[in-house]
Amino acid sequence: MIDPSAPAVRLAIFTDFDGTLVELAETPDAVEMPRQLADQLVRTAEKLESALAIVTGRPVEDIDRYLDPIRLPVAGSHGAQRRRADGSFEDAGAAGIRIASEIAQFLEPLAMANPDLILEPKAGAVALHYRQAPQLAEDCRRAMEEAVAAVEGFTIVPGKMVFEARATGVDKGAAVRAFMLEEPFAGRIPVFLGDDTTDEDGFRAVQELGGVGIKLGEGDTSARMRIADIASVHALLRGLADAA
Ligand SMILES: O=P(O)(O)OC[C@H]1O[C@H](O[C@H]2O[C@H](CO)[C@@H](O)[C@H](O)[C@H]2O)[C@H](O)[C@@H](O)[C@@H]1O
Repeated sequence: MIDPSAPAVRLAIFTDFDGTLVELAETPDAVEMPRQLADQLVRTAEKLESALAIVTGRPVEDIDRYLDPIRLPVAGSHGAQRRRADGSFEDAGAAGIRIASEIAQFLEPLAMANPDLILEPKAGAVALHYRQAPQLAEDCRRAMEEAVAAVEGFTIVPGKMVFEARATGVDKGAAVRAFMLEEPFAGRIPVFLGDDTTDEDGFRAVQELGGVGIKLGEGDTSARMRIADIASVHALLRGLADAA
């Protein structure tokens, strides 16, 4: 029997951005952010006493641009940057920024020679997109491997029609763990929503902390739960706000 006097479960929500909150687009800049989604995120965050963070491969400034003027806690560049709930900011560090920029320089000739490739330098990470030139996937992988081999302490992360490089040990799981040590996340049950291989670190982290990972769509995953599509993610965010 449900005990109506039992304390409510207090959740902390961590969500990926591309492919989870918003539909994928042909290029990183072509993503559409519906106004009602931004409003819903604010409402859910308010109901959860601000325990809602975006954990993404994008730089923090991209998320701010899409959500403007809303400023949520965000882990960006796969966790290389982090804005806490109190607004304070941890950047990628001088070494991470320098090495990511060296990798981007190494990849530049390939991107220049193939205008359908998109080179996306970020603070502490680099992405080389081949969505518009899938036939160049292998060339991108090889170039990224060479670039990463030429520097110290960076790892390749394959994503959706993209190869990315980020500092070894910097990942979405580490970002979630850092948030969970701080207010307003500490002491809550963490939930991580994501669709991609880079979200697996987030799923594992929340599950080790007693929470649950929720994988959007098909594919192998360590997440204990699945959700069908982006519309269902939006419905879940609405439902969480209503229930809180
Ligand atoms: O961790 P996420 O929030 O899922 O971000 C992962 C990467 O997303 C972006 O690239 C992806 O989305 C683009 C727009 O839909 C798409 O064109 C591209 O093919 C996808 O790989 C972003 O550009 C990257 O920086 C993120 O790391």
